Order: sequence, then C-alpha cells, then structure tokens
Amino acid sequence: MLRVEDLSFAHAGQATRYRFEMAAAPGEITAISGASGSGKSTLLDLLAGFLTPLSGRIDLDGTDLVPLPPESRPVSLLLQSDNLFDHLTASRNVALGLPSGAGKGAVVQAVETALSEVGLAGLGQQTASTLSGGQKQRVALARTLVRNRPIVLLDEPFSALDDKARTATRELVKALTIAHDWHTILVSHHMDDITAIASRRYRLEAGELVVEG
Ligand SMILES: Nc1ncnc2c1ncn2[C@@H]1O[C@H](COP(=O)(O)OP(=O)(O)OP(=O)(O)O)[C@@H](O)[C@H]1O
Repeated sequence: MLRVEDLSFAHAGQATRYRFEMAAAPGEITAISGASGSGKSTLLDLLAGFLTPLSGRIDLDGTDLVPLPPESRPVSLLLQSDNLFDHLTASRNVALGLPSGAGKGAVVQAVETALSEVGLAGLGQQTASTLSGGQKQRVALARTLVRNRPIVLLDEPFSALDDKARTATRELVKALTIAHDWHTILVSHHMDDITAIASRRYRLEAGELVVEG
C-alpha cells in the first residue's frame, strides 16, 4: 500500500501551502483531478522525488521514500507525450528501462516479452518517430514494464490520443496495473477516463486532496 501522510510543500514565492494525504492500493488506479494550477504536477513531482517536501512521509509498505533520490525511488513516470527517443527503435526505447549490466540475451528476451504484452509484437525494429501516438504510449508502457517499479505515475497519458487509441490505451493501463500490481496514480482532466478505469478518486482543491470515491 502506498500512503502519502501529511506531506506538506510550498513553492518558493507562492502563498499556497500544500498538505497531501492519500492512499493508493496495488492493482488499482488512483485518479487525481483538479483545476489547472491546483497542484497536480506538484504532487507527482513530490512522489517522483523531483521536489522535496517540508514534512511528511511517502510510505510504501512500511518504507519512507522521502529520503530517496529520484533514481532510487520505486517509481516510473509517463507523460502526455515525448516519452521516447524518436531516433531510436521501439526495442531500444524499451531496453532503456533495463539495468545497464543486463546481458544481451536477457535484454532481447525482456524487450520482446514486454512489447508483446502491450500488443506491439513484431514492431520492435521500427523507429519511434514512425509510430502512431497510441503506439508510442504502448512502447513507453513496455519500458515501464521492464523497469518493474511498483509505483507508476501517469500525467495526462491519454490526452494526445484520438478516441479509439485513447480507449484502447486506458484499457491497457488498467490491465497492466492489475497484472503487475502497480500502484498507478493517474492525473487527468478527463472525467470519462477517470470513471472508466479508476478505483479511487481524489480532487485537488485549495492545496488538499478531497476524496471523491
Ligand atoms: N517551480 C515553481 N516555482 C513556483 N511556483 C510554481 C512552480 N511550479 C509550479 N508552480 C505553481 O504552483 C501551482 C501549481 O502548479 P502545478 O503545475 O502543480 O499545477 P497543475 O494542477 O499540475 O496544473 P495544470 O493542470 O495546468 O498542469 C501553480 O500556481 C504554479 O504556477
């Protein structure tokens, strides 16, 4: 279980003092909504370790993540777009999620398995720049799979996709979350995405997370 406990933060020169309390269970998608500027990215940056809180804990199964630098946190982050290196193949982009010491055979196997799981078997040699928006997000999800970190932060991951790709990608996120016990935190402006796949919902308002369901 991921528990954010009394996590406080203020941007330099800003009056708002954030105080975050939330819980996210493994195998579930926890949605965060809120108006533009309410602090959704600030929360994700605190979870990823890009910002340091004034006080509080980010507790994953009894371990406080706050002292850990970003690279040591059990976290993957996927954005609306620009998650890939466009000049590299899909396979190379996925392989970037693996530790640098992994042997070549193990890398090839892990990458193929992950691409197959996201529905892109056979597309590994395609250059990322030639993939559709939906395919790019699938490659980024395959990289998240091989990284194998239990907390997955998604910042508007479906917003750049057309309706068909959007529905398919969000169903894939739900399936991967269940299959791999991810604690998935989904930041979205779109209530239809949230209603379709989230188990818990919070709204960010006046610096605090309000439980919505
Ligand atoms: N580095 C910073 N220094 C000072 N203020 C900042 C900084 N980053 C963000 N802010 C301010 O903090 C507030 C919250 O910003 P944040 O980006 O977290 O909101 P958001 O809910 O993610 O917005 P959006 O939905 O538009 O992406 C805003 O008022 C923003 O201007």
